[in-house]
This record gives sequence, structure tokens and C-alpha cells, in this order.
Amino acid sequence: MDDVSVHGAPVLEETFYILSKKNTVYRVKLTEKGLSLQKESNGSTKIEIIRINDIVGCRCLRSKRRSAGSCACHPNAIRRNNLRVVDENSSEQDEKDISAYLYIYAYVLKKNRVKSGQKRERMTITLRFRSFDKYDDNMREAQKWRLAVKCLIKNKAIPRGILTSEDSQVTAQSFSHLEERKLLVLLNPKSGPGKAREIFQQRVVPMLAEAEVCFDLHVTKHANYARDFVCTKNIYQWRGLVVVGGDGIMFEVINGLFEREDWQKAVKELPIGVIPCGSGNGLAKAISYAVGEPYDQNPVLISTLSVIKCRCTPMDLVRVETKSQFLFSFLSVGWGLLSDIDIESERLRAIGGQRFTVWSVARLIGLRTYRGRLWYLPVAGCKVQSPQNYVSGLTRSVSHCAETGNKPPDIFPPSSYTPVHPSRSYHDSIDVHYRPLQGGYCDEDAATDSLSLENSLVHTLEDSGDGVESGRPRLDSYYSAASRHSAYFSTAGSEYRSLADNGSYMGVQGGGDIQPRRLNSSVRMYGPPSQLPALTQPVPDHWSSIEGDFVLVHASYQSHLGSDCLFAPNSKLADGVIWLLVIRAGISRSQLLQFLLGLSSGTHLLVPQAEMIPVTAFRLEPETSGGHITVDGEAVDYGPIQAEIMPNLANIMSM
Ligand SMILES: Nc1ncnc2c1ncn2[C@@H]1O[C@H](COP(=O)(O)OP(=O)(O)OP(=O)(O)O)[C@@H](O)[C@H]1O
Repeated sequence: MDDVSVHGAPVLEETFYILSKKNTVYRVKLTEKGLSLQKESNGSTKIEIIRINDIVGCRCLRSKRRSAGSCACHPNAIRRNNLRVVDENSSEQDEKDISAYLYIYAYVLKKNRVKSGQKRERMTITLRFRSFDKYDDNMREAQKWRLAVKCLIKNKAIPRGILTSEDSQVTAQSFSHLEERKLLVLLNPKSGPGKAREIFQQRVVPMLAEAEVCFDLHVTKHANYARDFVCTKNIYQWRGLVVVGGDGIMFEVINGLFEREDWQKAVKELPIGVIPCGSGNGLAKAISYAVGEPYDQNPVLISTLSVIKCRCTPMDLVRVETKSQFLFSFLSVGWGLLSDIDIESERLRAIGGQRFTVWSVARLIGLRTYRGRLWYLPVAGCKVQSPQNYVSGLTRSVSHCAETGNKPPDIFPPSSYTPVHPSRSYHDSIDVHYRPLQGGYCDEDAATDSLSLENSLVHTLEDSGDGVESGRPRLDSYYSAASRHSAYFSTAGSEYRSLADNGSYMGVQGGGDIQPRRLNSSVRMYGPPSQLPALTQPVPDHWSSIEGDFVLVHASYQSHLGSDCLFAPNSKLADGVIWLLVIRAGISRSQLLQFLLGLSSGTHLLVPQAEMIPVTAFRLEPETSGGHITVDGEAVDYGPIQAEIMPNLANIMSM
């Protein structure tokens, strides 16, 4: 929500009331850009805007019939002022209530009261349609709004005639052009501290339900399961791939796509999303950093919004070649200190992201250096300049590349709308309801637990006199992730393939089970051809080189290596640059400590010995044995390695 006005002619407009507040009128307008709530009360006017981009979905519901024994004195009585709603096709409808309820779900930017900056909060707007004396007529009005909102969210044309004619019916057919294929969700139950299942079930699924995003969930059974899955299945039955886990399973998915002969079609047609549940989560953070979303307050919420909005954004990949294989990397190639920390801290996986901090201290005490040679191809046209905004008061010069000026695609081109059709509604009512997502939960059962508190925060409505108790809107528990109706909650049409209680895999569709396999050099990879000489050939003469002892050589093509590691502050998702950081031997422990501490804010680049070089390709030849070389945090063969940027090769989901 913000102060900008909603431009353009309204698609729909309507007047609503809050029954408990006499002399208060809400004029609600839906336009191409958003929902405008104009509150008029005692001569003053206040406008709130909810951007279309912040709205994830909406639903039409009807009030639920009360159980026969419900009364104020009965222990199980439904509390007064507690509206219960059900799906319009439910057999539990309250026939006495002729109102139709439109629930609009949004995640709006709000000022963060605790820390500076912003955060996203869930907001539910409930519009109650009851100006007609028949439920069907009220529901028809609500459905018109629902259709218009959903078309605007998806940037699709609103079917002609629906809004212009009072007699026109919104039918299931009216929504047919909004139907989408499902998403494929690959969930690693062993990611990070092992909470991926719970996070998905409790925090992601309710948001997907609000957006009516259908998915097929597959829970991985072993390492390389996700890789084999995307490599062998007919993935075009889905419209995108969502990884619930860390950067390791994302690495598997990306490389699985390049094991396909039809890799070009796969990477073009299937955008990839990530819900961060690992210990590093560098990509999830980098995506939100690139689009300026407030990630840290609620990483899962922001990442789920990216999946729901599914704005296809190009991202560079890097083709990496070792002695025994070539592979595709989205995050980093490393040798030395940071790779040692990454690999050796694996044993502390259970403590999540803290493992990196703990192991950094250990490696700092037992500091190692490595001998080798580094060649690189600097980015053409890059000058040594003062760094951009990321560190205030920075005095040292750092090499960096001029911004490419890549402009994100405009996904909201103007579309055609039918003229506004003010309905005859008069006695409709509105409820605007914020719920801060502490911890990110948005299941309605959780809201029920804090019902009394919530009630005091929202408008308390009086009984409207038509047999409906109005008040804080609450979805029926069936819609909740924590519902007892199902162990796993799914949106309509979604399917789950998860580990059964006995540990067996409940594969249903999509072919047989996937057996574990060991990846080795015999794995056949496809992808764009390399422009570099083979590893066995000398590098071109015009490349630069450094030879000697190193503390680390670490390359990244994302801003963040982990959610708390701003490694390359100037990096963009698709800037065509590998950001190569070199620290040579000779740096003191205190400077190295300063470097490590600065990684969370990007101030590590203030350490004089940390040299950041923007390149398009590099080759590394270690001479010292016994270290680790990592690609996206995964250990690869220790030995010569080379990497080259492949601009815009993948598509990721962003807001
Ligand atoms: N069912 C499974 N059992 C064991 N390991 C698995 C399973 N599924 C995937 N894996 C492996 O787990 C590894 C780590 O997964 P993931 O990246 O999701 O978490 P993480 O390593 O904690 O996070 P990050 O990579 O962000 O640090 C991956 O390399 C993947 O091969």
C-alpha cells in the first residue's frame, strides 16, 4: 500500500459501509493499477491504495450454517462476531444469509516499526455484497469483482460484456482463460535444519491457496533425486519449477535441466523459483535484493510471492569445466577460505546458517594458504572507479563494471477494459483487516488462536439483523494448512507425492520411482558451447594472470552467497559479469576478521587486500593439495577449473 493514486478509469466501483460506524462510507474502486478504498467519515476523506501487484488472489464465499446447538451459553457455541464462511458450493451454507463475501488477499509494504525499512504484511479485504434480495444476485456481483481482480492480477483481458451488462453471468467459463498449468514443487526434507516440509505446509501452501496456484509436490528421497527428476520426466506438464530447499538442490535442478537434450526449450519455458529452507539460501536473497524486496523480515513470504507472481526474469549462469566434468553454476566458484568454511561446516548442518559463523572462527585460527595460478578475462570497458552506493564513506577504489542498464520487462502493459459498471448495491459492507505476519504464518487456524486479540484490532461489527453474525472474517478451517481435514493441505487440483509414514514413496503419476545414482564424468551434459580453450590448452595471451599464494579466490555472479553474505554488492541477476574476489597470502588475521565480519554488509571490500575483479571468464590451477574447490557450495574435483559467463541463460521467478 502507498500514497500513489490509482490511475485510469475504474473497472468497477461500489459503495460499502461499515455497520458499526455510522456516517462512514467506503467508495471502493478497482482500476488497472489497484484497489482504491476511499473512506469518507464525518466530512473527512482518506484514500488507501492496494496495488494490483500486491494482491495475490481473491475468493467468493458464503456464510456457514451454525450448528443446531450453538448458543451463547453452550460451551461449544460459535462466538458472537465470528463470521464463518464456506465455499459457495458447500453443503454447509447458511441459507438465511443472502450475502456473498469477496475476500481479497494482499501482501502490502508497510513501514517496519521495529527496524528501519519496510516489510510486507498480509491484508485481507472483505467485501460483503447484499444489496439484492437473492443470494444468487449478490453472488453474481461478487463474482464480477472476483473475475475483474483475477484478470488484473494475471494481466489478462476481462471478458467483454461481463461488466457492462447487469444480466450477464460470471460462469466457470469466464475464468477459463485464467487457467494455468500446475507448478512442479521439489522439496528437500533434509535442507538446512530439516524444516522444509513444515515451512512449506504451514507457510507456503496457505499463500498458494489464496492465489489459487496449483502444484504437484515431490519430496526428494536422496541426493540427486531432484536432478534425475527434472532430467528424466516430462517437465512440460508444469509451467515452472519451484525448489523448496537450499542452493544445493537448486544446483541439482539446474544441472538436471542441462542433462536434457531439449535443454534450450526447458530453460526457456520453465522459470525456476526457490523457497529458502537451506542454510545458505544465497539465490533466494539475491533475487529479492535485485528487485528491492524486504527479504530479511520474512524470507519465505517474499520468496513465495515471487513464485505466485512468477515474473520471468533472466539470470546469468556460468559454465564450469573441471578435469572430469562440466556443469552449470548459478552462484559461485570458490577455492580457499570460504570454500573450506562451506564444506567443512557441513557437519554442523543441524544448526542452520550459524554453521558458517562457527566454522569461520575455526578457520581463522588455523589459517591456511594455497599456492596456484589464476588467469582471468576482465570485463571489457570496466574502469577502476569508486564503488557505488553499498558502503558509505568508502575511500578505497574498487574495480567494478558499469551497470548494464538492463531494464526489467514491463509485465503490466495497458490492457483493454470494459467501462465501469456501478452496481445497484447499497447496503454492502466492507472489512479491512491487517494481520502482521510474525514468523510469516498466514493460516487462518493460527488466527483463531489469537481471536480475541484480532477482534480488538479489527472493526467489530454488530449483528446485521439478517441472521448473520458479522465480525472478523475467518476462513473455515478446511482452508487452513493446520486443518485436521488433511495432513497436507492442497489447493484444488494439487497433488502430493511425499514420503509415507513408513518411509515409502507414494509416487502416483508421472512415471516410476527414481533410483539413487552416483554422478560421475559419464553424465552427459548439454548446453551452450564453450568459447574458451579446453582446460588442457593454454589460456589466450591477452588474459591477465596472478601467480602465488592465496588465502582465497572466490567468484560469484549473484549479489549474495548466503542470506547474510553480501559478497558482490554491484552484481545483478543478468549483468554478464563474474565477480572475482582475490585475497593473497600476507593478509593479517585482524584484516581477515574484518573481511569476514564485513561480508554481511558488503564492507569486506574495504579491506585493502580484498581485490574484486569483474571478469567474464577465469581459470584456476591449484598447486597446493588438500583444499576444497566448490561450485555453488558443492565440492567438485580438486584441480584445474575454468568458468565462463553465459548471459541470460536461465529464467527465474521474481516479483
Ligand atoms: N532426501 C534427501 N536426503 C538427503 N540428501 C538430500 C535429499 N534431497 C536432496 N539432498 C541433498 O541435500 C543437499 C543439500 O540440500 P539443500 O541445498 O537443499 O540444503 P542446504 O545445503 O542446507 O542449503 P544451502 O545449499 O543453501 O546451504 C543437496 O546437495 C542435495 O543433493
